[in-house]
Amino acid sequence: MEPKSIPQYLFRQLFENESSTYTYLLADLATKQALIIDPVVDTVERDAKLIQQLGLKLRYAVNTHVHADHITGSGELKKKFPDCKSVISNESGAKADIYVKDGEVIQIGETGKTPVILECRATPGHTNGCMSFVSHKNKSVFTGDALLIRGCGRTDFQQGSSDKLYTSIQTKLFTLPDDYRVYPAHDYTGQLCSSILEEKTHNPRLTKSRDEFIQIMANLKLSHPKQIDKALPANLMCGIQGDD
Ligand SMILES: N[C@@H](CCC(=O)N[C@@H](CSS)C(=O)NCC(=O)O)C(=O)O
Ligand SMILES: [Fe+2]
Repeated sequence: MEPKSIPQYLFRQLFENESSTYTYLLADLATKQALIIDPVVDTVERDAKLIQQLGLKLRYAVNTHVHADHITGSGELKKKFPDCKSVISNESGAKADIYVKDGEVIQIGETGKTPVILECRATPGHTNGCMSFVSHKNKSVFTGDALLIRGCGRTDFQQGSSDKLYTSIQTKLFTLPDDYRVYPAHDYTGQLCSSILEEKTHNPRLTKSRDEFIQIMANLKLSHPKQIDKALPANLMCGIQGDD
């Protein structure tokens, strides 16, 4: 009989309805160390309860960028889990405990015992400080608002640049292996994940030339996110608002 394999890794995709945001909880089950990507303040109670029920030790609250459409849950999670450090790109302009640069790694679990490792890949364009996080072991990439399923992040505010975004996606994401799963920060159509091959083949914006992409992005005509006026200042302070 085959020996039973003990699960080493926990992965949960969580959803926040108001801003259609995905939050991701990852944990190394040997040490119970966990990290959360793009938590939302409105769903902190739910996420904290799950982390506590599973007996996880939250080490990092990671933001892919300064979000414009919701307030990050990082600040509230830090209050509930005092060992938790907030993490964001050094280019973001936001306050955090740890700043990461392109090429650095975030690790939970013990070195030498198959820890969970995220490689940081700078993917500017939606904002200057957008960072994607690659888990090579799990063949996954968390793309924030750089690459969405059959779409991409808008580039009309927060120092957005369609030219930079095109370069980021082509050179930092589409160079990953075809079978890597793509987990974005949002989806507005009910889809959960994609793959690098699917997006290289079917993304209606990224299958175009750079010039065509720039034209498409200049003509999206999207209204501003409903929560932008409160989200931006709060997120620059790690989600902690004025009176906290
Ligand atoms: N209606 C939503 C905001 C929708 C939106 O602008 N989404 C952003 C990502 S959040 S900064 C985006 O980049 N969308 C790209 C697209 O093509 O839809 C709200 O009011 O919150
Ligand atoms: Fe965004």
